[in-house]
Amino acid sequence: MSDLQRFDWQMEQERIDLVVSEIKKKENKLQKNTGTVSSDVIQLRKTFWQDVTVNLDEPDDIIETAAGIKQQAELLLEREQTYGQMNRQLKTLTRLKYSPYFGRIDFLEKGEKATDKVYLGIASLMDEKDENFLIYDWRAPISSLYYDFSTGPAHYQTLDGNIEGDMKLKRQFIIKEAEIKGMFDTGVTIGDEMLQEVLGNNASTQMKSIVATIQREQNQIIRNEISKYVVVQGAAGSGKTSAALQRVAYLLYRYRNTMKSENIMLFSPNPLFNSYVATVLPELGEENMQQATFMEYLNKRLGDEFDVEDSFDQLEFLLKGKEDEDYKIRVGGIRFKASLDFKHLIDQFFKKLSERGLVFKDIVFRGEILISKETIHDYFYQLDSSFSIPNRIELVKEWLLRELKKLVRRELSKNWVEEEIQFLEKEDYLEAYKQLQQKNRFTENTFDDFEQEQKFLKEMVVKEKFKSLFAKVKKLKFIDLLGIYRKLFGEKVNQTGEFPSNWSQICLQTTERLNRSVIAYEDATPYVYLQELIEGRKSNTAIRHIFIDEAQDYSPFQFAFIQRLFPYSKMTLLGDFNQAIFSGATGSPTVLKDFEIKGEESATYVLSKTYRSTKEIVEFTSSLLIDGNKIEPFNRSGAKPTIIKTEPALLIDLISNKIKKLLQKGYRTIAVICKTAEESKTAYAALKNVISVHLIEKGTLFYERGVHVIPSYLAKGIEFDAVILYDSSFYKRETERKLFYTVCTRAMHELHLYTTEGLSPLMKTVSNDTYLLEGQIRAN
Ligand SMILES: Nc1ncnc2c1ncn2[C@@H]1O[C@H](COP(=O)(O)OP(=O)(O)OP(=O)(O)O)[C@@H](O)[C@H]1O
Repeated sequence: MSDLQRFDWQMEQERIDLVVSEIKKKENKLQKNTGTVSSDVIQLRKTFWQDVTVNLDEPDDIIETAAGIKQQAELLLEREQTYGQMNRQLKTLTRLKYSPYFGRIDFLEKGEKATDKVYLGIASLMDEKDENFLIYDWRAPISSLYYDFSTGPAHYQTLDGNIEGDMKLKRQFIIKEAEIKGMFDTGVTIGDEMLQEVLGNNASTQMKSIVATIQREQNQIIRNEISKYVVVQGAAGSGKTSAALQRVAYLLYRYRNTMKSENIMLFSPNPLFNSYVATVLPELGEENMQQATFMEYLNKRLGDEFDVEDSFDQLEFLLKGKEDEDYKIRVGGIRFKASLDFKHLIDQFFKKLSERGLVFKDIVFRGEILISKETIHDYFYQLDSSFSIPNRIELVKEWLLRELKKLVRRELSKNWVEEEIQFLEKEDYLEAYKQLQQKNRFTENTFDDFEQEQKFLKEMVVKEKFKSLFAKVKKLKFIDLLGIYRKLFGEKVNQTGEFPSNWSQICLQTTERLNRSVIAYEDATPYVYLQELIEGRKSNTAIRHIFIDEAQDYSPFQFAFIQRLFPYSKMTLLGDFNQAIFSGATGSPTVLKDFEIKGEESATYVLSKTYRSTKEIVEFTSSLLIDGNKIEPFNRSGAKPTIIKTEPALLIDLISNKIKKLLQKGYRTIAVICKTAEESKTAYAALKNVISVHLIEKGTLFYERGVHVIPSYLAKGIEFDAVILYDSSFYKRETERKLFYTVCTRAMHELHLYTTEGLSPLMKTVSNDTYLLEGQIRAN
């Protein structure tokens, strides 16, 4: 280090000390205020009912009481929210105290004489007098200079326009416990040294924020404010998920007065992924957005009447199934049902339902048909056909509820009611007595009293029995949706549009499944879509921004459905066509490749630089792809991937020995990736006798550090220090290439492929100098 550098270092450390002392002051002040607000909350909760006057005598009193309660509840809510906000601020200050900032830029604005020194951190901090920024939030307009430019001419956008100037210095810091551990003056990209440091660390079971090292091309995605659709095609490990999460933080900052975390939703690939990304936003001082898998969303609408297959079950079938005639028909069906042609078919079918074709269910009570499906059908079709189907359904619902009320009265005189009364509990009688007393329906006449009581009990019994019927009608369960959906595959289709050549076989296979009340994954979205058309559910207007991660796994049909559900949302779609494991297995269209977002403002970004894996691993994995040479590795070196040929009998021993060595090297997350769930169970059962391992299944919500056995498709989006492929010879078919690529790209530092049947044929594209072959080991 030169004298000048040493001087600079010292000056910067002094500034940090100053900033930290300011943080401490603010922290103390805030702690005191938090204490006051906290006692306010406790006090308000304690005295809630003392502070409102409850008077229910007259209607006016009731209104006044309700207003009083509302006012009191609002006061409490406001205090609770302030408390929550202060707590978040305290946490942010604690983080700033540890590492106040990560970057500095010196910027001379055109026409100005003094150069501004801008220090960037995860949040802004003002000086004592609240006059100058000691730290700028990384999301502030001026901070974009840091991500977008090297020293020299630079500019940034503000609400008032473009600000031009000259960037005199760009400096990066690694600060831990308020001490500078590293300091670099950098060039165009955000310094290699800093990235080397970050990427060389061990993988974590939770994703980290990348604000200190966001790259220019990632920054474009994060700060895009104008496009309705932002589409990102990015190589494995190129930072798509990272960019998505920092973008959420950016939007929450940029629109802090109008957008809250509950207005943003992320569709994620599996429940495990939810917990993997859960810490990033809190680390940045923001609350997490809403998160769901698409399947969870569909399941809410499908209810529990059916046996619904999820995407993982479907993939298990595709990976394990023998490629016989049935398999081919199913694959054809999956492909067609993913397309917009199938959506078009449903739209045409739906139009015709306006005139005829809706199917209803009988309303049955105690084995007797109260209102037949034919009656409901006739009622529906005699309604004015200029009304939309959902509006007519609403009218049918109201009519049915009226009819049911009449039937309740009719039922009162039936014998079964008398019989049921005999079996009532003592409590029920008591309840009836109390209620009659309240209603003043008892007289002096004991005979009449008995009559009244009997009448009341009968009403009680019948209403109780009818309760579920009323509820079902309100939920529109009188529509036979399965029957209607099945018609799509039963009638001779004479619609326009492209149909697969084996459509009639697809129809037979689908009908057979529907007859068993099984809804396959490929039918789930079309089914719910048809349901939405018929029932006319309201679209979701609370969500203002949707993020779809692993977008390559969504079909054009699914995406069109999401657009319909969230018509006012902006959307960010992130994916990698090379990791399209679902469509890869069937040749189905995907939203990322086969869907054009038309007529809407959209921006497409391509990320070809990858950060997760070492250069050696990227060289190996990218040659698994037909056009993999566009992937550019970050220059971080490590060992070449190894391929270990062995006999099945030796597999477990070899793998457990390798794991022990990896653990000794200090790796903390190690994955043994298997192709299917079944193979994972077998591997887990054998390995657990030798070493400590965990099995990850589709319902797993969290994972800890350690060794995990995991099926291929659940490892999506996640990364590990070292990856072991349980048996790479199981990846044989061309349709499994993308899956093979996806699992290998999960490794950050080491990748080891075991094989019991020689090299996978998919490795024909891989040059043998990208890996080390570890000898032929024979069983004794
Ligand atoms: N600018 C960056 N600075 C530091 N680390 C980064 C940066 N961009 C990405 N990374 C790191 O690279 C790894 C991969 O990032 P991420 O998971 O976001 O990529 P991805 O494109 O979503 O990957 P995949 O599609 O393979 O799941 C993570 O460890 C992430 O922290």
